[in-house]
Amino acid sequence: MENIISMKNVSFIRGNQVILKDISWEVKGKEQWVILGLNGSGKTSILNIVTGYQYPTKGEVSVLGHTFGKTNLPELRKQIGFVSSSLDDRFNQTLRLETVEDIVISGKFASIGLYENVTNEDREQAEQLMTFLRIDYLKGKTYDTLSQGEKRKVLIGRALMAKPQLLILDEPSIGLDILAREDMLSLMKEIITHQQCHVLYVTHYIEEIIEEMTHVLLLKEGQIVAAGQKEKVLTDECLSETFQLAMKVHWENNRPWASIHKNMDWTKFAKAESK
Ligand SMILES: Nc1ncnc2c1ncn2[C@@H]1O[C@H](COP(=O)(O)OP(=O)(O)OP(=O)(O)O)[C@@H](O)[C@H]1O
Repeated sequence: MENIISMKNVSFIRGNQVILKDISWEVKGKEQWVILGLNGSGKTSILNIVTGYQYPTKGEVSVLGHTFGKTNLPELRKQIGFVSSSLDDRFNQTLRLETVEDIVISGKFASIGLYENVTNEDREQAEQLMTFLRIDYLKGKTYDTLSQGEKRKVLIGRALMAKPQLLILDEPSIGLDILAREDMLSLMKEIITHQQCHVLYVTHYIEEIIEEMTHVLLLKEGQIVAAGQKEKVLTDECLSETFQLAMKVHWENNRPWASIHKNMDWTKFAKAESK
C-alpha cells in the first residue's frame, strides 16, 4: 500500500513569515496519526496543504497516491472527509433549518444544502450511519436545535457519507463537555475499527490520543519536534519542548495524560505574547 500522506521538505511561507519549515513526514498504510502543537504552530496549515487548499512554497506533497501539481484536486478531495469547528460555525449560519438526515446525505454530494437527486440507497446509507453514530434519535430535528456534541456527530456522519479514505478531524473536541468528549472518542474508535478509513486527528490535548491512534507529530513554530510511534514521541522532553512548559506524561488505560510539574513565570509569557 502506498503512503497515505507524503511530504518531502515542505515549506510554507507567506510574506516574511515562515509558517512551515522543511517538513518531511510520511503516513503509511495502517497508521493513525495525531498532530499536536500550540496555537499558531502550523497544524491548520499542514491540513490545508494536505487537502490542497494551500500550495506549499517549496517541497513535494502526495496524498492517497495523488502527487500535487499532477492531480485533479477536486477528485482527491472527494476521498477526504473533513470535520472542524469552523465548519460548525458555517453550518450554524447556512444550515440552521436543515434536518439532520439531509445534512448527513449532503456529504455524498460535497454540497452545503441538499439540491441533488437523492436515491433510496442514499437515504438508507444515511440511516445506517446515523445508527452507527448513535444519532438516529435526532431524525427530523433541525441543526439549530442540537447540542454541540450532537452537531459534531452530524458533521462526522456527513463526512463519512462520501466513504472517504482519509478522515481529518480538526480539534473535534472544542466546546464539548467531558462526557460528550468521551462519547466522541468512543466513536472515533468505532470509525477506525469499522469504517476502514485513516484518521488524522488534530488536538491540543494528549489525553485524547486513544489506543487506536498509533502515531504522533509534534509541531513547534512550523517545525517538527518529533514524529513517529506515539510511545516514542510522547516523552516528557518532547512534550515540554512542544508546549514550552515543564510537562510529565503518564499512561493510564492505554491513554497518555499530561501534568505540569513546575510553576511557570507567567510574566515572561505575557511579555513574549505581546511581542
Ligand atoms: N495564508 C496565510 N497567510 C498568512 N499567515 C498565515 C496563513 N495561514 C497561516 N498563517 C499564520 O501561520 C501561523 C500558523 O497558523 P496555523 O493556523 O497553521 O496554526 P495552528 O497550529 O493551526 O493554530 P491553532 O491551534 O490556533 O488553530 C499563524 O501565525 C498564522 O497567523
